[in-house]
Amino acid sequence: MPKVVEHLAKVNDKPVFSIEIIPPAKGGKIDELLNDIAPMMEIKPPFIDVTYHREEYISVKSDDGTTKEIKTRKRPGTVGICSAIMHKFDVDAVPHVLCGGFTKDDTEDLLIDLNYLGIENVMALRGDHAKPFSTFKPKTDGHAYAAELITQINDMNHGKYLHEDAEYLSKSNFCIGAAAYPEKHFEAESHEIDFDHLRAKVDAGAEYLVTQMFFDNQKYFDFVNKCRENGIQIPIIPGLKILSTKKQLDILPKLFYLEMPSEFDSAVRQAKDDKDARAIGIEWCIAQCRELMKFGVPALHFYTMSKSTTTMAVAKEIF
Ligand SMILES: NC(=O)C1=CN([C@@H]2O[C@H](COP(=O)(O)OP(=O)(O)OC[C@H]3O[C@@H](n4cnc5c(N)ncnc54)[C@H](O)[C@@H]3O)[C@@H](O)[C@H]2O)C=CC1
Ligand SMILES: Nc1nc(=O)c2c([nH]1)NC[C@@H]1CN(c3ccc(C(=O)N[C@@H](CCC(=O)O)C(=O)O)cc3)CN21
Repeated sequence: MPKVVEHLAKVNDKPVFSIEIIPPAKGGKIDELLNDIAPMMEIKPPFIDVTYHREEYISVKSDDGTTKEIKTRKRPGTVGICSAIMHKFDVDAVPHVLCGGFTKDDTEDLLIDLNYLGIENVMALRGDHAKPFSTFKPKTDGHAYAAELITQINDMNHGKYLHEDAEYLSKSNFCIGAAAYPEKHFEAESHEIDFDHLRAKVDAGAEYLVTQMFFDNQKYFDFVNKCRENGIQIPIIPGLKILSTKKQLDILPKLFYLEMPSEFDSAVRQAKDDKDARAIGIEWCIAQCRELMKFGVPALHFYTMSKSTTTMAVAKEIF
């Protein structure tokens, strides 16, 4: 299976179209998911990221009226979905591998499964905090940061497992992606400190980066220039979200700690309804893509939430 970096290396005049999908809510049908994303296959994404959703802790009422805490995973199925899209669409699946909710042994088991499935691309992420908590907490004997996770994956690529280290152990062959923040990760005390942690991920073996979504291209341009000036030369893929409702104007900055450009903010606020807001969001993203292409980005990566319509409205204008 080709590596993401091999797809990116082949880019000459037009960037790669890549997408990120989320598993259906628990109990959802695989055929519905495949039908939902099928229209985007027209643009032939060479790889598709499949997010991993960590466990959450909720209280449920028992019959006797008492409540108890249960652990549940609202969107399970990442590995199965990877296998399904590989076979259905002949596309490379890039599963997200998280620190959150995993011990190092859990991670090793997952990597072995992915390896046996012939999956050779992973996106190594710390992951968000588990609901209802407000801060990220690693599992006991789990990784606290993505750089540690990347080291474990890179070790397995060199035949080094957690408890065994012998010649006969097969080497995995994962191409490792990692996350990056043009507008700084909200927990980092400063851009400089965040940048040091980013460098640690690259030094640990990350071969390409995917950015947090942004709506102001200048944030991305400044970030890439800073990376190049500081010796980070690996591909940096811009992550794009197409705004599709008025409420997202306030939710997205709050959720992902990003700034909405004032011109975009006022245009969406004046939209008469979500349909209008969506049209503005599509136009804004098309303009972003055109400017990013001129800058020479290797790919345009869309956070689709497994919905095709808005992504296709942009992709048809761009690819
Ligand atoms: N494509 C995607 O799905 C993307 C997902 N994300 C999300 O962003 C969040 C963070 O993910 P990652 O960047 O992988 O996490 P990370 O572990 O690289 O960084 C998380 C935070 O911890 C800090 N940090 C890193 N190493 C540290 C250390 N050794 N000591 C102290 N602080 C350290 C970083 O500066 C950052 O503020 C996750 O929730 C992830 O899901 C972000 C961008 C893209
Ligand atoms: N910290 C963080 N966690 C993530 O899971 C994550 C990132 N960053 N950045 C990259 C992608 C983008 N992700 C997402 C997740 C949700 C929406 C989203 O639009 N959700 C709702 C709006 C918010 C809400 O109502 O909860 C939607 O309208 O679909 C978009 C991108 C997931 N990924």
